[in-house]
Amino acid sequence: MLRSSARLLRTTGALRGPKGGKSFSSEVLPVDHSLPNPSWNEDMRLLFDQFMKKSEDGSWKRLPSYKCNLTERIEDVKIFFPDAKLLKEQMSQAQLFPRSLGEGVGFEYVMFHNHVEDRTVCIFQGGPHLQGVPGFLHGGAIATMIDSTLGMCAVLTGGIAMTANLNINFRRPIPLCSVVVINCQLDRVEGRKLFVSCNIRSMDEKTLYSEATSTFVKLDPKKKIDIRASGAFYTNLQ
Ligand SMILES: CCCCCC/C=C\CCCCCCCC(=O)SCCNC(=O)CCNC(=O)[C@H](O)C(C)(C)COP(=O)(O)OP(=O)(O)OC[C@H]1O[C@@H](n2cnc3c(N)ncnc32)[C@H](O)[C@@H]1OP(=O)(O)O
Repeated sequence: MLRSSARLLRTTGALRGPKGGKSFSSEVLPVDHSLPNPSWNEDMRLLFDQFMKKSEDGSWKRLPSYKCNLTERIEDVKIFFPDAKLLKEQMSQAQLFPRSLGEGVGFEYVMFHNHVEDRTVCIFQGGPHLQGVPGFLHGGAIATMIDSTLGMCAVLTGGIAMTANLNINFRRPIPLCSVVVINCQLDRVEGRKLFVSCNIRSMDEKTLYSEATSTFVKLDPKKKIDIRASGAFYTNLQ
């Protein structure tokens, strides 16, 4: 468990440079987007400081976050790809979707993970370019952050996995530019299936905005993802 978490911290860029393996000192440092920036409002900073305080005893860990593309994670996922070289070429422009919008206008967030409790918390400020109904966040933007936080929770506790199923109940609309807290936990593991759930609440915890449950399936190392096909597929190739 701890080993897979350490590996993911490495894959998310915490322990190695953007080309993998090289030390940060020999090249330009990648920007860690889960640290405060001028677009973060007072609420976001307050919650960030609270969780950083909770992290002092080591129970919670802030998860660094980069706009990295898949080539940076290649060491950890290449066993699933029959042609890792082709993957590297095709994915050279790839960026993590929630980090692909400009600072402050899209997804501003920071995640913290608790290895003992198998929980992940995301502090999320949804910017003006995520509008759906006027004044409120788009449901797809909410689903993106739910999937991302549940995904981190599943992967950090279980290893490389993908979302197989995601059920969301949108209970209240989330005001644009407000700060909400996504609380995720691993509920149970059955074979390769990781059952995770979460809720989204307001900062004061009084408003329940959304609830979700999801099944992640750990990838089967016997199956390979073939990106040569026009629609990539994942099957027994060997
Ligand atoms: C290459 C991955 C890199 C990951 C790097 C991670 C790094 C950082 C994490 C960041 C967080 C990101 C979060 C975002 C996550 C996503 O959005 S992923 C994108 C959306 N998901 C997909 O595109 C997945 C598409 N589906 C598949 O590829 C496959 O169906 C599968 C991989 C989900 C499962 O395929 P397979 O391994 O062949 O499983 P099976 O053998 O068929 O089944 C195994 C068990 O799982 C059960 N199951 C399968 N599908 C579902 C489902 N949809 N719902 C519920 N359960 C399902 C199936 O019944 C089997 O159960 P039993 O063992 O029989 O009990």
